[in-house]
Amino acid sequence: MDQIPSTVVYFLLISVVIAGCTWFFQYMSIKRRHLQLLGKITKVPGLPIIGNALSLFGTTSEIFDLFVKYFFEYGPNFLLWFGNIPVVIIGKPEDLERTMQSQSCLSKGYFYEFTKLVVGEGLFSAPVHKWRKTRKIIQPTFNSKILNYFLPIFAETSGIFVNEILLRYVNRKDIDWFPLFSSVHLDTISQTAMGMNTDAQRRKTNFVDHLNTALRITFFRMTNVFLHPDIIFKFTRFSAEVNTAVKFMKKFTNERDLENRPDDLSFGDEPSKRKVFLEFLLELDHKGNKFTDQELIDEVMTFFVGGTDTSAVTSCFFLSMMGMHQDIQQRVFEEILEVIGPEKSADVEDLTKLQLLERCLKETLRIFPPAPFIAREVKDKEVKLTDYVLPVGTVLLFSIFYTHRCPDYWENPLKFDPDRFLPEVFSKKHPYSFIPFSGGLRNCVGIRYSYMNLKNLLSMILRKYKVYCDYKSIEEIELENCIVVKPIHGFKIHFEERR
Ligand code: HEM
Repeated sequence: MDQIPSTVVYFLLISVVIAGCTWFFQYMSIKRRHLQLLGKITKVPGLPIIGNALSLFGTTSEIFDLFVKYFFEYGPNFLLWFGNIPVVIIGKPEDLERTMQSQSCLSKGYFYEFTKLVVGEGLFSAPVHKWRKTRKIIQPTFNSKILNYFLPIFAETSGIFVNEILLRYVNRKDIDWFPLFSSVHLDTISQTAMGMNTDAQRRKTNFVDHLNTALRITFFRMTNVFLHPDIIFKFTRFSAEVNTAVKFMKKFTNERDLENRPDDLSFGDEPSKRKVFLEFLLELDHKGNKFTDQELIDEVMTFFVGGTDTSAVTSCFFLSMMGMHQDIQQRVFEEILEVIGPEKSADVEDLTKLQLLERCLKETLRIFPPAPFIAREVKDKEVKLTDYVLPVGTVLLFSIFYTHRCPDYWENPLKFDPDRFLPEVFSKKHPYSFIPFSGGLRNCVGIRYSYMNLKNLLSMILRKYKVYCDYKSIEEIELENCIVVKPIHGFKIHFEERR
């Protein structure tokens, strides 16, 4: 074999050295810029190299408590280091608005990679280029015309809950209500998303248990740096558990419906012709926006995961607040009787008129936001906040929980006071001081769906039952975060039938 001429070897060597130096100087200049910009933010003390990663090692309730402690010690905004990843926690409404509205902060970033095991690349975890396309298609399917079609489904699934499930357990104090509420919301979502009658309330399906396992492990992995590399995670028992849970859930959202894509779907105006999200998506598909089967499964899984537990904890916290504040419960009950009456199903207009109930729901979502922290990553361009600039590559953690409970933004924050949401009072607040559904460009698509569904279910419950809560104050309710926030010792509510 001919020898390679030495000039070529020198040339290659010099090229490698130049490329290496260029990379190193670029890296150092980014690092310098990072340190220069992030140096202005209050920093939680940590260890060299690993930063604050170790202090986040613990149970879900320990991590939650630690975060809450940090917020009140270092907030509203502060900096943590996860190894060499800078994480800026944002709780100031003005800065939440700037970041949530910024085109540079649309990426969910590093931590959401772990959720892809559960929801694939559905809207929730999709990379920005895919998200833009999908959101444009999905957003219109949550319009009021389509939501009005769903009202009979809301009434049907809520009816089963009120007339069968609650009746079965009335006066019982030993019931864990959370899975029962998850089941009613699972039934509602599976019917509105896929037209599939899961009948989870009557038949025990394991979907709710698997969903909770998947969420618990995903959150644990997010906060545990040692479990981040796939190569380590795969060899833990968590990997096997989460895989079993996801396999079950995917089977549940089975290809059955997707395989039978109808040839012709047209928007019918008759309310009697029920349609479901999947049909609306398939219809768009027919209009040239192609979804693959996998993409459709991911979107439907996203609705299940995004809508079931969030709605279940909101229902339970709302009823806890009603149980704790009997005088307010009485006023809400009177409003329901006046607007809907004792028997009939609510129509859209009725639901709009339930103003006190809606304010109580908002006050519940303020004190107990189901998603207490959500994350983003600064991409492409630096972002200017009120007091400093965030460099590209910074991970952002929006602390909805802290903002909702901070006395700087909400006077006497642990007092349940629905009048905070009277239009004349709320209009004086910064709009980003109340963001249970996130805010800005990448907020929750299910806001109107949720208010409609929850108002319907909760009005049907309170019309027939009086609810009590064994917690005497909000301070008494210790919380943990498993992606959604829950009380460590359960919801201590019980019901009595109204005569
Ligand atoms: C009380 C009920 C609910 C609450 C509090 C809630 C809250 C949220 C929050 C905070 C986010 C942002 C998550 C993040 O950025 O990491 C979100 C996103 C999302 N939610 Fe909800 N949600 C609720 C119900 C629902 C329902 C019923 C559905 C569907 C039927 C739904 C579908 C979604 C989807 C698809 C996203 C991702 C949006 C995107 O990235 O464009 N949510 N939700």
